[in-house]
Amino acid sequence: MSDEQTRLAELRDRIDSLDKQIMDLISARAQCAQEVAHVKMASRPNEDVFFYRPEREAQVLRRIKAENPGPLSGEEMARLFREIMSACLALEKPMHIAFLGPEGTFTQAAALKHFGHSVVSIPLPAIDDVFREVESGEAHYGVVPVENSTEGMINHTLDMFISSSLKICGEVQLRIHHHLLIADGTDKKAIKRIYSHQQSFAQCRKWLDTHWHEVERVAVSSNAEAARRAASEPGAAAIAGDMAAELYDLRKLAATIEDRPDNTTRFLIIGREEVGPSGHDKSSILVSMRNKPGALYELLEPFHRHGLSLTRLETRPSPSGTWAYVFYIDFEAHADDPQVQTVLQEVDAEAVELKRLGSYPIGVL
Ligand SMILES: O=C(O)C(=O)C[C@]1(C(=O)O)C=C[C@@H](O)C=C1
Repeated sequence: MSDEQTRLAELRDRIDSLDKQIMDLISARAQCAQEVAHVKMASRPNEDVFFYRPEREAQVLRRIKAENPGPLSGEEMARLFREIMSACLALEKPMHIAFLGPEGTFTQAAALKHFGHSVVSIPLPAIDDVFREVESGEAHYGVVPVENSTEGMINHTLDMFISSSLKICGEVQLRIHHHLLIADGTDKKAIKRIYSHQQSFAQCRKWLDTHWHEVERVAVSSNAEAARRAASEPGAAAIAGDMAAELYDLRKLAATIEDRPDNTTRFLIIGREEVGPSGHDKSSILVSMRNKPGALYELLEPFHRHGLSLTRLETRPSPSGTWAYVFYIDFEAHADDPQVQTVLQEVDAEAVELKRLGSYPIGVL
């Protein structure tokens, strides 16, 4: 054996022995999670048991990132633990996660980033369907897009909260990279039509105007649907992401074509229960105020006075005559925080209606 071969054999022996230790430790961790499930069930025999604990998961992932010794990055290490926890949770109870489908959408990528891969994922055709599936108990949680850094709010999601009883249990952000995709047999010069979701067209507008201004753009219901068409229709291309490209076996004619390199979409996790404090949380509320001078000032002033940081303020038209304006507000704090309770009491006193949409951990991954 050469020196190199001897050294490689030694290192590989060490890796084998470390793998065995990692496997034993992961198994011990999984047994602990099973015991946690028994404790949860014993303490709530006749009630809904909430196996998934978003606040605990956020704490675990934050600790992993903070204590990670390297050389792997904190993000990479947290991703590995994300999958370990996902598998442990599936032992306790397999989670059914509804998302805005079909298979291959960015929402599915966001769902897997947030929950890990050990979940049963349920693709649904519309945002309303995701809400309904969770409300009816068919799915434990749902994932819907709420905001894109280039294109702004997804108003349909915001409006759903006006009538829904669901709570926001979490958030996850995803960097969105779009590609121009074609089937293997498609010739670049033969492209007559580009399919995509209208949001994706908007996120790649400048690039398309520069490179493909003469080609017809056809908006369809999702990027995954665009990819499906590009895979089967001669002369068609699609703008979609990696998951859709893989699913439909398409090749990238041009990669990362979004106009803004920081193009990011924020998704919400919706569920039926409230989430406890994780130590680094956000809360969302919907407020309707009377249409009078100074209404917005009155609404925001208590947040300022109590030092609560607002991260979002959106105005939506009222669905009925009784609500003149509906404000959707995100702020950094948990509803259990006594200061938040004071602020919300003050807001409630001035508002026509105040709806608490939930407190949840600020996205970790
Ligand atoms: O701590 C719990 O409540 C657990 O169920 C354990 C565990 C984990 O694997 O760490 C698993 C699922 C929960 O979502 C949170 C954490």
